[in-house]
Amino acid sequence: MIQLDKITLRRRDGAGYRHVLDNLSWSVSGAQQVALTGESGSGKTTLLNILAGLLSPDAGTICINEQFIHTYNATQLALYRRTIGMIFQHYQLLSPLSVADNMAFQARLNGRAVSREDIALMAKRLGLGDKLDAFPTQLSGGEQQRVGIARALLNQPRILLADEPTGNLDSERSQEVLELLMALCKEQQVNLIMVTHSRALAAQLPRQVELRDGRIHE
Ligand SMILES: Nc1ncnc2c1ncn2[C@@H]1O[C@H](COP(=O)(O)OP(=O)(O)OP(=O)(O)O)[C@@H](O)[C@H]1O
Repeated sequence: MIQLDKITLRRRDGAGYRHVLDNLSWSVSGAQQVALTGESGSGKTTLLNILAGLLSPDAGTICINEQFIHTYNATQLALYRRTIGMIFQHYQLLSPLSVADNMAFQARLNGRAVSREDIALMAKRLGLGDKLDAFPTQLSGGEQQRVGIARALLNQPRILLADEPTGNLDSERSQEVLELLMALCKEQQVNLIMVTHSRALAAQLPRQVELRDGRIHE
């Protein structure tokens, strides 16, 4: 469950300040899948960063799965971040590591044991069963993004924040990636918040919201 109450965040804009998020309140129930849309610069990435505990708002309260993260110190935030998965437009895979090691990277960083079987099972589910020993540069964009999904999900997050996860892919690959992402999040009861510029993709998620004038509009 995500509960944001009266979140305000200002950014410097020329000589003054601009409210990127302006008294924003929003709630998302557990395991819901939500598409977050909005014009360029409307604050979508900013909002994801706040949910990820990477950015503190100027005002407002943030309650995520019963944790009031706006009250957390740096150590508590670091622990909180381990429960969050993130997927990016530019996959951010580590090129010297194999696909298998990239997949396990986040979970291992967080001290979670990931067996070869866990990795193989996830790879198979994502159609990457024969790519485990390959390196990121040997993969297509869609395959690299699927490795990014595996990396996030093997860490068993409660919430998955996806920032334009299909932004680099053609429409066929985008559709494939979205279907896998939604199916896996449903199976694992993961809360999915996905930023997208594509109306066609957004329409496939059970809930769509728009960030406009610093607030969420249903
Ligand atoms: N580090 C920063 N310092 C100052 N202003 C920033 C910073 N990061 C973002 N901004 C500003 O905050 C606003 C919101 O940016 P954000 O990246 O959240 O928008 P967005 O909706 O994700 O945009 P896009 O769809 O283009 O990715 C923009 O006006 C941006 O210029």
